[in-house]
Amino acid sequence: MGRYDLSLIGFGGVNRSLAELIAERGDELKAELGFGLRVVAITDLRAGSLVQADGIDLPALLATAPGELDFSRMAGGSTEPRNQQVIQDGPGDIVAEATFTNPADGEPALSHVRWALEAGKHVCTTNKGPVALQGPALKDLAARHGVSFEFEGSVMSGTPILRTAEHLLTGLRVTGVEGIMNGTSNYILGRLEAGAAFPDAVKEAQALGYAEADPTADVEGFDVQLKVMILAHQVLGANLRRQDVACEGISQLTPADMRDAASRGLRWKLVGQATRREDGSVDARVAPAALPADHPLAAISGTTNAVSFHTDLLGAVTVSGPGAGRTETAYALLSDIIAIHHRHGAAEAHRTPEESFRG
Ligand SMILES: NC(=O)C1=CN([C@@H]2O[C@H](COP(=O)(O)OP(=O)(O)OC[C@H]3O[C@@H](n4cnc5c(N)ncnc54)[C@H](OP(=O)(O)O)[C@@H]3O)[C@@H](O)[C@H]2O)C=CC1
Ligand SMILES: N[C@@H](CC=O)C(=O)O
Repeated sequence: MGRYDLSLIGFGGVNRSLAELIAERGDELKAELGFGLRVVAITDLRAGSLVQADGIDLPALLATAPGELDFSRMAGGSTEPRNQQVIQDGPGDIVAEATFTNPADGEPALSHVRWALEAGKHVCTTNKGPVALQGPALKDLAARHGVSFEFEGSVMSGTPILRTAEHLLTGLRVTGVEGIMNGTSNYILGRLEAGAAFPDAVKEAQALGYAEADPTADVEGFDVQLKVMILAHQVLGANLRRQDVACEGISQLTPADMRDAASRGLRWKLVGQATRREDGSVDARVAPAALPADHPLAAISGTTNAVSFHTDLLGAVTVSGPGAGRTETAYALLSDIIAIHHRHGAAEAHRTPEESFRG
């Protein structure tokens, strides 16, 4: 029975939920998947760094409330988030990157991913910045170092939209993709429909763990812009820059707009889309749209997201599921680890607890 040792970079909602999942279901997962999971390093801006090559005692660590964690008080701990050192020289063989998404240049996550791949470590990430802005280059880097770069959670959280596109639409010509790709904005629109004030709805989404560290990215459409870039590359083979994706968010919409739309049988949704034009180029945009009740995306409510692939032989194929949430997104990381195992196999998992991966 093999095992993977994980380094968690950023210990906010998502990576903490991954640690909870491993602590609560580790044995069950081991029996089902055929390999164990151990967390050997964690870094976080506020908590610092913690490296324990024999495995961190997760139940003990998780007993401390998120805001009160201080790794410097623990064996193998320090006050600073020593990301580069932990990623490059630490004992982990898979790096789970879940720091904040930076839509401007992808940093510091982009460097975290590069350091890991260059050090011959697999990466799984829910961070949209590196994937949208440098995805093809990072995939090449991973291939050159014989490791995997997995990012299922970068679009639609734990809902397997990217693996559906990669594995289940083969043989079809996909001409475009459109969908509701941001849980926070869809949640806010629902709350506006119920009469809530915009700032209150944003605060609720933050408290529930759906919103970005800076929710401007959610409400102004930048988060969907990144997701459209990711899908356009995965599905249409297009390498779009942010400026190629016209972007308008939902911040101007009010409860009165919702009531007015409802009176006409419409619902406001934030829709992202990428469509191949006749000349082969791709038209991509993010904008609010008042959709008629019979539109496949009109009934998608709360943090549920949905993406429709437009295909030649099947018409529209629509996948819906959670688009945000700590646990849901932690599952995306687990699904990435499973994909790494399938690709690289038992040869890369520790064969016994005593045998070191790189030893
Ligand atoms: N939550 C969700 O529903 C989803 C999230 N994602 C993506 O997953 C990632 C993580 O999300 P989530 O856990 O919700 O976000 P959080 O803000 O809860 O967690 C991010 C953590 O990373 C820490 N951090 C920031 N910068 C650094 C750094 N340089 N070194 C070490 N740690 C750092 C933050 O510390 P501090 O708080 O002190 O800044 C925080 O603890 C984001 O990129 C997000 O876009 C993707 C899909 C869904
Ligand atoms: N803030 C994002 C999180 C997932 O990507 C969202 O609300 O969809």
